[in-house]
Amino acid sequence: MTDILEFQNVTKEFPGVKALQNVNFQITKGEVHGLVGENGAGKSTLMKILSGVYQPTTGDIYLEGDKVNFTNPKQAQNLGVSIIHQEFSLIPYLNAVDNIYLGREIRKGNGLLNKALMKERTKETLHKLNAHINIDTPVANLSIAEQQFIEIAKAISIDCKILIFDEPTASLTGKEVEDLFRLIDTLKAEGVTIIYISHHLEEILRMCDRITCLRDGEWVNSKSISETNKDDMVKMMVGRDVNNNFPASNTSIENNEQLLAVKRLSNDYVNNVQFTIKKGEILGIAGLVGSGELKPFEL
Ligand SMILES: Nc1ncnc2c1ncn2[C@@H]1O[C@H](COP(=O)(O)OP(=O)(O)OP(=O)(O)O)[C@@H](O)[C@H]1O
Repeated sequence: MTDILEFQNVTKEFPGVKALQNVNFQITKGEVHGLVGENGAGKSTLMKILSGVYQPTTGDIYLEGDKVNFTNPKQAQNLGVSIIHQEFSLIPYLNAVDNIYLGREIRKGNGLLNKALMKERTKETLHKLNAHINIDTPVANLSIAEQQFIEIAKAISIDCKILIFDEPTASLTGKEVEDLFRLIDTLKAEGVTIIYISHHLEEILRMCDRITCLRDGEWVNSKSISETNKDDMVKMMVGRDVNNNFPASNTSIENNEQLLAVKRLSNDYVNNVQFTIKKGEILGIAGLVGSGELKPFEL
């Protein structure tokens, strides 16, 4: 087992905020490494440093034993480190091929674009990922999951050694999540090292070989998945035992007074929305990105 990556005393300060403080840990070559921590723990900041979006205030990163200091994402990509952000970087009106080769187009000897070769290579990459996607249509016409696959295809077509996923399942349906997990297995089998950020601890337990927990910008622990479980991870994340993730609802509220009733509400975003809220209730509103879940409150 050799380490592909090492963080040494990585600290990142933003004006008034110490986002990371002396973070030290290693990532083993070929593993799926989960990064967990509460909101604001520093996970995204650390991954943005690794992928060249930010530079550390102090501290070092070693990639395959060599100290690296990425000053932009392109440098990181050229050395094999790519990140799939929650917000994709695809150009909506370009198709998969044009997106994947944007800024690094393949040209023929006469300088003209070698569209046929780029198309062929895109097909090969998507085939390797077992993704059946229409590569001729603008990506805006594709589902979120298909767009995510194109982001991944883009990353691995630049010879990716480390691929970082930041909350990859946030906008996916159950079936799409399964497709993504299969794809991650394929990437792992190809020897790609994966860093996986998620708040869904079931996903971490299912997909990861090892985990690292951050809390308030500091490293808490790194351990093998067989040495941890959900309660243990929550304890590391919050720094104490949490016996009640979801306390029983307050059944002592006898007054069932209805505070708000929304009936047959429609506008440009929502259609025939109905709900009521009683005094003392917590109302959960669920849905995929774009379901319009925030819109009723904007009215
Ligand atoms: N560009 C920035 N400017 C100032 N403060 C920032 C910036 N980016 C992050 N922070 C702060 O750094 C700390 C760590 O944030 P970060 O986004 O890395 O946490 P996280 O663990 O990824 O959280 P989440 O799970 O919510 O994404 C937070 O206090 C955050 O407010």
